[in-house]
Amino acid sequence: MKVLVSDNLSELGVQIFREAEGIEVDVKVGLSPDDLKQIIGQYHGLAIRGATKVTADIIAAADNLKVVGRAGTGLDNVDIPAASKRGIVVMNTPGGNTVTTAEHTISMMMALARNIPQATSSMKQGKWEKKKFSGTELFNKTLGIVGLGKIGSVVADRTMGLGMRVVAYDPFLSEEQAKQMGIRLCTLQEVFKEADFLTLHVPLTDETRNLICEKNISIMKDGVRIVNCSRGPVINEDDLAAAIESGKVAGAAVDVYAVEPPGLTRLVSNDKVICTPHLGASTQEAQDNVAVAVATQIRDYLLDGTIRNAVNAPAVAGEALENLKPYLDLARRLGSFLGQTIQTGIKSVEAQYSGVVTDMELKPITTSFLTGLLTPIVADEVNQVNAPMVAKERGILMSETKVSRGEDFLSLLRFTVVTERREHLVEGTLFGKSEPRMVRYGPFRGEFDLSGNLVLLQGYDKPGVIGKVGTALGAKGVNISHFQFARKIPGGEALLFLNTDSRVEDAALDELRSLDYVESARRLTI
Ligand SMILES: NC(=O)C1=CN([C@@H]2O[C@H](COP(=O)(O)OP(=O)(O)OC[C@H]3O[C@@H](n4cnc5c(N)ncnc54)[C@H](O)[C@@H]3O)[C@@H](O)[C@H]2O)C=CC1
Ligand SMILES: O=C(O)CCC(=O)C(=O)O
Repeated sequence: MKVLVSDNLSELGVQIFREAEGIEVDVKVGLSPDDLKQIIGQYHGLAIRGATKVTADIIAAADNLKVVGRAGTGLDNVDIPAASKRGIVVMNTPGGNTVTTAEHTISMMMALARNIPQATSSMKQGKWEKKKFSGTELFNKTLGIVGLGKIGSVVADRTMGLGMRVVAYDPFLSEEQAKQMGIRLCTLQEVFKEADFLTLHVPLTDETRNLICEKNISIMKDGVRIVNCSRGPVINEDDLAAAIESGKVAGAAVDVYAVEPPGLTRLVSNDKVICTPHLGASTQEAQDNVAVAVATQIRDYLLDGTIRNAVNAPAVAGEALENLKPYLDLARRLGSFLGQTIQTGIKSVEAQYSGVVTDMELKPITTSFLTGLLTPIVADEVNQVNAPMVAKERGILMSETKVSRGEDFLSLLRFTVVTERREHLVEGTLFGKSEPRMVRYGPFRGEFDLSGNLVLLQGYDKPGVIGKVGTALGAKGVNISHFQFARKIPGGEALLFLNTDSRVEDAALDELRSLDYVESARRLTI
């Protein structure tokens, strides 16, 4: 597996790739989009920060790419829909730079309140301008926070310690969660009206783009001070510059810009605006945190398929993931079994779960079944990221239910796939903690081991058939490691399920098909 690190990543992260057996890493920082497009086809993993733009164009050229990992939070530099369509997992590292960015925000707010950058610059010109740079206290002032997520809530916590009154707007947060932080949730309008200082901690979305615009500024307090350490386009820079020039806004502290680097824009040039070059996450601690996290996540996904902090795949972490893994494996095997046996278009897939598995997150299990089911059917790679999308594109109706069934198994997974011709049903369970077994295929019940080379024979329960099958395979040098015989009624329809040590070649299959009472013989590999 080859990984490209295309932005400045702390050495601790690069080291994780270097030490991983099975991973080769290249560090190439500052590539132009054309250069990146030329080479991206060789790589399975891409580790970035904010500078690399992973556009649809780059993704179209990324023939082997499986994962893009952002050492940081914001993913507005990655075309996530384009990546998802190609089954590329997109991950970030939430939390790794939260405290650092919150501290930067507070530093910016304090520097803004006390004109520290302007005073520093004046002194370096040999001046002593005490009156000009007189400031304002934070104590007893109202801080309006838009976006009370990880960074917003650390800012809230620290600023309450400074004696500020905090009001916040976050439509995705419950009153209860805000109350636990000791914060009053308000409408956006109320936050704009009440804030002496306003700080933004939202992701860049259609709703947050241009949030700070002429219209919204007009309802703010005269003399409000605005801090932006989120994303540049959340502010309309010209509208803010105009509001500072008119005196409506007393000043702004800006870390992020509509275009980076911004050059000497109207906003950056304004004396009442203090600015930093997207330094919010730039501390040694934060960079080590996010680099180690992203490298570990990319390594684990490439080497054993573990998905953590993905924004376009069901994410399960820690202990929950460990418990879920055997079920993901079981579901994938059941899907793969059916995907190799059905031969007409699929109309619908129904997933039913019973027993202890229902306490777990079921969506990833259903997706894992789909991955197994669709892989033998569609040409492109299908995985946890794009399987639901591929199913939707093919018009497959999906349903997932929990049922209570008085079965003999601790957990039971039942998948029913309806095709144009008929219904296919499989059930599976775990023996012990992690041994996957199919326990039902259509009307046939048994203990079927879905691994390695398999042969599925359907026919009739007649004396001598098993012996003839063994003899025919033995004559071709094929060793049977395990077999299961299942029938509906004595002498009736029967299923012979064989695990073999080696692949059964076409000639041997033809011979099996020619035996009396054998109706069909199919080779599968799982
Ligand atoms: N300047 C820098 O170096 C850094 C900037 N950032 C930026 O800060 C942003 C926030 O980061 P985190 O707090 O870690 O993310 P987060 O996901 O924990 O928090 C974002 C919050 O915004 C809320 N939100 C979403 N849409 C909203 C809307 N329309 N109005 C109000 N609230 C809304 C969400 O509910 C969530 O609570 C990131 O998206 C990133 O763009 C993050 C790290 C460093
Ligand atoms: O990588 C950086 O320096 C910026 C971090 C950032 O903006 C983010 O994590 O969203």
